Amino acid sequence: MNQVQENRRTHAQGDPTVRVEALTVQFGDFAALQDLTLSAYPGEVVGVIGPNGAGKSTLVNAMTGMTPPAAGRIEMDGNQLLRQGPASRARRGMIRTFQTAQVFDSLSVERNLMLGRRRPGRRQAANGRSSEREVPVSLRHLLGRRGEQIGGGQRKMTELHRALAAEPRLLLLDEPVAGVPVADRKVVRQLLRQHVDQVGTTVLLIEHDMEFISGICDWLYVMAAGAVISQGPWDFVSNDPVVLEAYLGGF
Ligand SMILES: Nc1ncnc2c1ncn2[C@@H]1O[C@H](COP(=O)(O)OP(=O)(O)OP(=O)(O)O)[C@@H](O)[C@H]1O
Repeated sequence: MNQVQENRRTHAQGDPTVRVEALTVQFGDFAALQDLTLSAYPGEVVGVIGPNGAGKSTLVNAMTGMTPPAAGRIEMDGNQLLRQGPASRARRGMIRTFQTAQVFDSLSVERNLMLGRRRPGRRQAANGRSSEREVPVSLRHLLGRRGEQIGGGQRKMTELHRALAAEPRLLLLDEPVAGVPVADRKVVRQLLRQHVDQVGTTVLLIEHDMEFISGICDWLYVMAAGAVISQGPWDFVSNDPVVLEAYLGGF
C-alpha cells in the first residue's frame, strides 16, 4: 500500500458502500470503460474527473443499471448489483442526478421535492409538507412554480434537493453545479457536506468545476480513455504529472 492509499485509510474506514471492480463497457468495438476499479466509503465524497469523453457518464450509467457492462462487478453494501435493474438499485438507496436536470415540468417545485421523500425503502414515511431542512433558501420563493417555469440553475437545485430528500445511501451526481450560478455553488457544496456528515450518505460525483471539486471531495479518481489514471486527495492528483498530461494533452 503506497502513502496515498494509506492516507485514505484514515478517513475511509469499514467496508465500502459501493465497489466497482474491473468494469468494462463496450459500445460495439469501442471500450468506453476498460477494467475500471473504484470504491466509495460511507460518509465520503468521491469525485470522478477527467477530460471530455473519458467515460465518466458511462460509469454512472453502468452503476445505475442504464448501460449493461460487458464484464466486471458492481457491489453495493456487499451485494452484487449486475443482475438488478435501475428500480431495484434505487430501492437499495442508489439515487442519481443528470447532467441535464430531470424535473417534472407539470408539477410544482414543492411537489417535485416531495417526490424524493417517496422513495421505496426510505426510512421515514412521505407525508406532509416539505420540512425546513429539505427546502433551501434559494428555492423557497419558487415552491409554487411549475418545473417548466423555472430556470436551468433552479432546475439543477430542485433535482439535487429531491435527491437529498430521498435520503440516499449512495448519491451519484452528474455535474451537479453545471449551469448553477457561481454564487449558489458554495451553497451546493455546504449543503452536500452537511448532508453527508449528518446522514452518512456516500456521494460519487462527476464535475468539471475544479474549484468545487477541490473544496468538497475527500478522494478523487481521475479517468482518461475509460481507465483510472490517478487517484488520491486533490493536492495529490492536481500535481500528478500523469493527470496534467491527460488534461493538457488534449490541447
Ligand atoms: N451510447 C453510446 N454509443 C457509442 N459511444 C458512446 C455512447 N455513449 C458514450 N459513448 C462514447 O463513450 C466515450 C465516453 O463517453 P462519456 O459520455 O461517458 O464521457 P464523459 O467522460 O462523461 O464525457 P463528458 O465530460 O464530455 O461528459 C465517448 O467517446 C463517447 O463518445
